[in-house]
Amino acid sequence: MNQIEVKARAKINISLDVLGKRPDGYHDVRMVMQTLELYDRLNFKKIRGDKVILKTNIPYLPTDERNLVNKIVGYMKERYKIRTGVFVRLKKVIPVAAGLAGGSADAAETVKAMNRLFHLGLSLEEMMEIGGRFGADIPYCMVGGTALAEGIGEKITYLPDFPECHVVLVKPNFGVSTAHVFGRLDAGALDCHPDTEGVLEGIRNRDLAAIGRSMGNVLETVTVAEHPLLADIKKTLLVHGAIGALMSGSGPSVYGLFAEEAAAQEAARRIIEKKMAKFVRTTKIHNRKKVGCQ
Ligand SMILES: C[C@](O)(CO)[C@H](O)COP(=O)(O)OP(=O)(O)OC[C@H]1O[C@@H](n2ccc(N)nc2=O)[C@H](O)[C@@H]1O
Ligand SMILES: Nc1ncnc2c1ncn2[C@@H]1O[C@H](COP(=O)(O)OP(=O)(O)OP(=O)(O)O)[C@@H](O)[C@H]1O
Repeated sequence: MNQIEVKARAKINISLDVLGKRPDGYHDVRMVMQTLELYDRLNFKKIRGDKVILKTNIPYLPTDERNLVNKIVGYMKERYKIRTGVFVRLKKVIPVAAGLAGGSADAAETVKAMNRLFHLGLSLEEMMEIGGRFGADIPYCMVGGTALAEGIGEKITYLPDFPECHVVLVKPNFGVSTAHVFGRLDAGALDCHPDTEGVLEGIRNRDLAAIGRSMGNVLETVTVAEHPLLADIKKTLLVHGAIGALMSGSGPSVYGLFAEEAAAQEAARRIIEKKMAKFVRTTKIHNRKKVGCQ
């Protein structure tokens, strides 16, 4: 096998709680994560020589070691003494710096692709350990589906599948730095907590309305305060029938959950009409494939 093509899926946070700051500057979190059907596409190819070459469709995205894909291929080549060159074509669809873990998803798939391409025989745990060195969201992205993420995000507990629904995803026309948002959170109150238990109960009961009532993201206290447009987008989604609407990660992406596709499309249409964002997509949640029914 000289070539592999993979999909790297976006995630949303259904619940995001920050429990406290750790001595290393990172934060202990408790998050309910969910993958979406929206994905980047990556193609890995063995090439002659010893170089790592990355090409992408986004002109402003770095393709050298600042890109997680390039960085991880380089790291794994060195760690496993791989003397073959690797060419990667990355087709980005997931918006960058959006709170959708686009870079983390690419990174997770890169670790898995290198494992397959070079027959490294790594276990999932070993790959999650490697991913975790490069970002807190990467271990989750390696398993995807519906999961609870704790620690700094690396302790993963699988959850039952999320109920079927439609998602309207809105990425306003600016990016947000995750480090900045966590930094601002420290200066404010850490005593505000979303109802993660309610979300977990809603997932167990496959009750979208209960999930909608309980979903929450403590990082909204920072990002929505800095960008009131996000509150307007959430309101528009809710007015047009969203069962729940929330910011994902540190933002600025906001999403709405809908039971009916027609309502989702109408809400998306309204947001485009109001020129609230250029990136507006209707998509669906994507549950983890069960072994034996790929
Ligand atoms: C906000 C979320 O996207 C929610 O899923 C994640 O917690 C962030 O995950 P990520 O982007 O993979 O984060 P990293 O690249 O590891 O860290 C970026 C920055 O976010 C802050 N950070 C991140 C995760 C965490 N548990 N505590 C933190 O304080 C740190 O300042 C860090 O320098
Ligand atoms: N493959 C990649 N795709 C996107 N961004 C990347 C990639 N590699 C490195 N980056 C850098 O990472 C930064 C964050 O991008 P990313 O799209 O992963 O953010 P995010 O969606 O907010 O992630 P998260 O939700 O995990 O915090 C960008 O500034 C970008 O330059």
